[in-house]
Amino acid sequence: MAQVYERVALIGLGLIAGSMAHAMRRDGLAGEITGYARSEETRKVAAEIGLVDRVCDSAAEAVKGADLVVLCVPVGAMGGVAAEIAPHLDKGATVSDVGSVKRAVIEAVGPHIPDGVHFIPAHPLAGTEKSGPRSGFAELFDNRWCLIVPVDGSDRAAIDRLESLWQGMGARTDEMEADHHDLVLAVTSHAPHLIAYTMVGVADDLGRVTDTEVVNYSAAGFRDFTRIAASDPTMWRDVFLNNKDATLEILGRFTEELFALQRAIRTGDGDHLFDYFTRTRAIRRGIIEAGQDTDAPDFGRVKS
Ligand SMILES: NC(=O)c1ccc[n+]([C@@H]2O[C@H](COP(=O)([O-])OP(=O)(O)OC[C@H]3O[C@@H](n4cnc5c(N)ncnc54)[C@H](O)[C@@H]3O)[C@@H](O)[C@H]2O)c1
Ligand SMILES: O=C(O)C(=O)C[C@]1(C(=O)O)C=C[C@@H](O)C=C1
Repeated sequence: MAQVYERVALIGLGLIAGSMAHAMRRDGLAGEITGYARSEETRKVAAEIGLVDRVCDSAAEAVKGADLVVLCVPVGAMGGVAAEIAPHLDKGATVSDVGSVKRAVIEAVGPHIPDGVHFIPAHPLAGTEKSGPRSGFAELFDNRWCLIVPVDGSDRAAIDRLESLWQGMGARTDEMEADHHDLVLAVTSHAPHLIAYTMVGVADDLGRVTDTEVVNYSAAGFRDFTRIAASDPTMWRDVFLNNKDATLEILGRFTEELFALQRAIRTGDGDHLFDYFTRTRAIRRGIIEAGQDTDAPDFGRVKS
């Protein structure tokens, strides 16, 4: 695929920025990639491994001359970074982000974006439990969705250009309104993470089952929970603090259903359990039939 942007600046050099850098290089999507991270150690590692073409000592320097700036920092840090880079943005440039929450990011970043600069929030639905400059890889976005969340007055040509970049990096793109995005993600990502964190915490607290037993005899489902519960604490603290309403709504419903299942177990209501599990199995089958099971061995990359 041809070059989409001349100069891309990545602010924050962790899993997502690193994967973007690898994917952009794989397909020659950016002329030059600059990068900045707050931590000196991260900048040092990024420079050592050649993660981007130029690691800069300030966010201001990184965004100078960039036609695309992508904020790849924890959700709670987005507003501060936007304020820092605002005076140094070129007219006609696009500022985007990859934050897991959209309404709070739009509210924190939007007011800092100068006239003549496009602001187009985005969220790639792909990740791992790893973080930091060494954790990225080019294939992370292959065949995964990237949701584009245009704000009022977003320029169509600028949106299309950003979508081309994500498609070039292997993703499928779709557009969604910010509040709806936050509700959908509360169901599909944020509440499940909290449940995984809780289950692993319960196992850790249970005096009658030793840590060694948990490690040695963990069944596949629990092992998946531990992978998710190993995710970055800063990132996930910020997700929950910034998607409060939607997450609390979904957790409220979760608690109600959990109580109903708990009651069915206590009262021996096998029909309730059987019907419930039949319904949930259909969801899994729907995901597979829709070709969305990215863990399946034949889930190859579809080039757009
Ligand atoms: N990890 C995932 O699964 C995943 C998936 C999709 C989207 N996201 C979102 O992407 C963003 C980045 O997540 P990640 O997984 O790449 O995290 P990460 O921890 O791997 O990287 C974050 C980077 O941001 C830097 N940073 C933190 N505060 C900063 C600041 N104030 N100024 C400059 N740099 C700063 C850190 O030094 C680090 O380089 C988050 O907003 C997260 O919600 C994460
Ligand atoms: O696979 C994982 O480790 C993830 O948690 C990735 C995951 C998800 O919930 O699917 C996590 C947060 C995001 O914002 C997007 C993707």
